[in-house]
Amino acid sequence: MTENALTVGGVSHSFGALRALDDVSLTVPRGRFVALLGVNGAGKTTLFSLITRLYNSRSGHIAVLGHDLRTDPGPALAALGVVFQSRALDADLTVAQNLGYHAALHGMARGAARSRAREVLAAVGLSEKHDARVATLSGGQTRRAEIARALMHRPALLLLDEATAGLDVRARAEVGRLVRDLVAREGMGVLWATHIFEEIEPEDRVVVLHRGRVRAEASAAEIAGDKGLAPAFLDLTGAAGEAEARA
Ligand SMILES: Nc1ncnc2c1ncn2[C@@H]1O[C@H](COP(=O)(O)OP(=O)(O)OP(=O)(O)O)[C@@H](O)[C@H]1O
Repeated sequence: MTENALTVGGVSHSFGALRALDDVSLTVPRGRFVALLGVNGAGKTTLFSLITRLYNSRSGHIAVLGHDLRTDPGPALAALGVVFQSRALDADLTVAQNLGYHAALHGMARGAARSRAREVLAAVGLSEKHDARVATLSGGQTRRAEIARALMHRPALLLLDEATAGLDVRARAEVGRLVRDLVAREGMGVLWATHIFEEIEPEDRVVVLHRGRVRAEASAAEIAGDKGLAPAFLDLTGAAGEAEARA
């Protein structure tokens, strides 16, 4: 079986005259946390929309766990878990009901879904919120519930698009730590889109995306060199990046 949870090769995407992605290639190995680092408008969400097939990629190829999205979409999408920027849970239902609904969409049997729900809620530290209505959760708890939902069907690849948006510094650090623990425990590949340098650890693999192009793909420590990640990022992305960066 392939070692890569995700392979993106030569993918481009345009909105009219705007080239949002230009010949993008990257990989997310299984069991690795990969940060997709880019300022607003870099193309992160567009890339996620192609990987989840919200948009169709007309050039290049995308494979999840070796399954090509175009020719083998069923197994590719089944191996994918997603936490989008926008809220995905039904606030009027309980956490367990939300997880059960997601499991049903993925064809999981009810008994298996119930025990998996307890497992993933324990993994994200939300066991006591099993029967709580989502509307009663804090922002950080809601994010953790969304991550639990995305994990229900045991994805090999987890995509998180600015998963810490709207969270305070402490909750942000907690969510980051949680996802790294899950990588170690469940062995999935993670692609974590962010524009916040502080969310990146030296051992993380980092893909720097700017104006739709990959500017670097290496460990954070390698990219940072002696100068630190933020200055190295500004060198790679130029003055335009400096004006937009919101570290
Ligand atoms: N549906 C769309 N129609 C037209 N242009 C779009 C559309 N979606 C994105 N774009 C443009 O494509 C480029 C990439 O946008 P994208 O949302 O992928 O960036 P991003 O890195 O996710 O930014 P952010 O951090 O703000 O979410 C931007 O210039 C954006 O204005």
